Amino acid sequence: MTGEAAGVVRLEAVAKSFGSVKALAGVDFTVDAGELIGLVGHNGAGKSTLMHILAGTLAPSAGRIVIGGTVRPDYSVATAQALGLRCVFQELSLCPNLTVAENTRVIHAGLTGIGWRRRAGALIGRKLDEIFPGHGIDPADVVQDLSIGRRQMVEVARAFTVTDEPLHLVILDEPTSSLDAHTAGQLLAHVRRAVAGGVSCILISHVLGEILDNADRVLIMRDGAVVAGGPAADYDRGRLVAAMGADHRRAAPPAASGKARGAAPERVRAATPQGGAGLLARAGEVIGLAGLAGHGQTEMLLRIFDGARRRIPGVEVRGRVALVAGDRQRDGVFPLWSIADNIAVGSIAALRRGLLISRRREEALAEQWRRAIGIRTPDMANNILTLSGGNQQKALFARALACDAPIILMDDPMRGVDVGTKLEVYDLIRAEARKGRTFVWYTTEIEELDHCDHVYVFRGGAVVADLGREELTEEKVIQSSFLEASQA
Ligand SMILES: Nc1ncnc2c1ncn2[C@@H]1O[C@H](COP(=O)(O)OP(=O)(O)OP(=O)(O)O)[C@@H](O)[C@H]1O
Repeated sequence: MTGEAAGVVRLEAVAKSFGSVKALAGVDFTVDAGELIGLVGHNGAGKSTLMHILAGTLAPSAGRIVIGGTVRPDYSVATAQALGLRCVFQELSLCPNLTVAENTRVIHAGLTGIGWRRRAGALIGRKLDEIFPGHGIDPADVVQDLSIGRRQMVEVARAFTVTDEPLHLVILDEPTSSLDAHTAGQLLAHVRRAVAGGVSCILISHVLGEILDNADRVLIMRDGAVVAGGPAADYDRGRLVAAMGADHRRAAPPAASGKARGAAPERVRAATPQGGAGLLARAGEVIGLAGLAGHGQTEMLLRIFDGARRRIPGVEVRGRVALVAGDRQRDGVFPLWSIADNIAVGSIAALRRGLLISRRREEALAEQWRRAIGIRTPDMANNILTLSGGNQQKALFARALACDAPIILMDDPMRGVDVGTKLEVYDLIRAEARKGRTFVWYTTEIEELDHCDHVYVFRGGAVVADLGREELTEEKVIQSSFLEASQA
C-alpha cells in the first residue's frame, strides 16, 4: 500500500438495516489524506452506524468499503486496525476493570514481553501529556475509577498512540461531549495538529461551532443518507441546521426577570462538603452549575439527591428529586429493559392500579413522551439499546420529567442530543419551571447557562462565583473557573 493511497477511504452505497430500521440507506463518501471532515446530523441520522462500519464493528448489509484504492470485502476490526483506522466511540469502549495502561495494550498487540505494562503506560502517558497537559491521569489508574470526562480523554489519547501499525484516519464520535470548554479546546487543537501532519479525521459533533471552526469539509446526514456537504467555509450554523432538517430557530434564552431572588419558597439549600458556601434553589428556578469538569458539580448533585432521602449535615431538600444521570452507560439506562420501561420506572406510583402496574397507562405515558421530545423508534417496546445515543439520552430526560418530583437534578444531560431537540428540551425546562418545578443543571456547554436564572461556578469542590442572570457572561464563568478558590 502506498502512503498516498493508504490515507484514502471510500464508502460506496453502504447500507445497514436493523430489522425494519434502515439506519443507512446507501451512503457514498470519500475521505482524503490530511483532511478534517465534520459530520453532523440529527439524533438517529446514522452517524454512529457509519462509524461502526468503518471501525469494522458492524458489517454493512450492502455496499463496498474501499481503502487505499482496494475493495475490502473481508473488512473487520483487525483490518481497520492494520490499515491505520482508529475510532473514539461515543459509548466509550474502554474495559472498566483494566488500568489505563492495560487498555492501551488492548489495541497494540505488539506491546508484549517483559515490561509491556511499563511501556504501555509510558506510551499513553506521553500522549495524554501531549494532548491534555495537566490531565491528572495516572496510567496505573483503573478506568472505572475515572470520571466520564477523564475516560473520554484516555479514549481519545489512546486512539492517537502509534506503535508498529500506521495511523491514517481517526474517527471521533462526539469526543468533547463530556469535556469542559478548556479540555475540549486542547483536544481540537491536537486534532488540527494531527491533520496538518497528514492524518485524516472525521469529527462527529452536535456542537456546530466545533465543526465550523475546525473542519475542512462538512457532511450532513439525514435519515440514513448524506444529504449535503462541501467546504466548511461555505457553511454557517443556520445552513447546517437547515440541511439537517432541524428547527432553524435559535434558542431564545428567557429574558432576565429583573426580580430579586427571594420571592418563591426554598427547595434546596446545600453547602459544599467542606462546609463552604453552597447553593440555593427556589421553586420555579433553573439553577446552573458551571466550571471545569470534575470540580465538584456532580458531587453536589449527588449530595442533594442523597439529602432528599436521609439527613446530611448542611443539606436541606424540600420535596422529592429526580436525577438525569450524565453517565448514561453506567448510571442511566437499564440495558435489559424496553424504552417504555426505562421511561416509566420513575413513575411507578402513578402507574399502579391496585398492586399491579397498568401496562396501558405505561404505554400511554411512553407514547406521550415519544411525541413530546421526538424519540426516534418504530416501537417503544424495543430494547433501549436499539436507540441511538442521543435518543437514549432523550429517554432519560423523559423519565425524569414524567415523574412528579418537583426538583430535577441534571448531570450534563444534553450529551449527544442534537440541536433541534436541545431547543425543544430548553423550552420544556422553561415551561416546567414556570409551573413551579426547580431544576439544578450541571452543564459543560457554556451556552446552556443562558437558560439558567442563576449560576454557581465550581472550582476545587467549592463554589467560587455566584452569578445572577443579569451579571452572567461567558467571560466571567471562564475567569472564575480558573481562579483559585481562595482568591475568589
Ligand atoms: N443495534 C441496533 N438495533 C436496532 N436499531 C439500531 C441499532 N443501532 C442503531 N439503530 C438505529 O439506527 C438508527 C441510526 O442510529 P445511529 O446510532 O447511527 O444514529 P446517530 O446519527 O449516531 O445518532 P446520535 O446523534 O443520537 O448518536 C437509529 O434509528 C437507531 O435507533
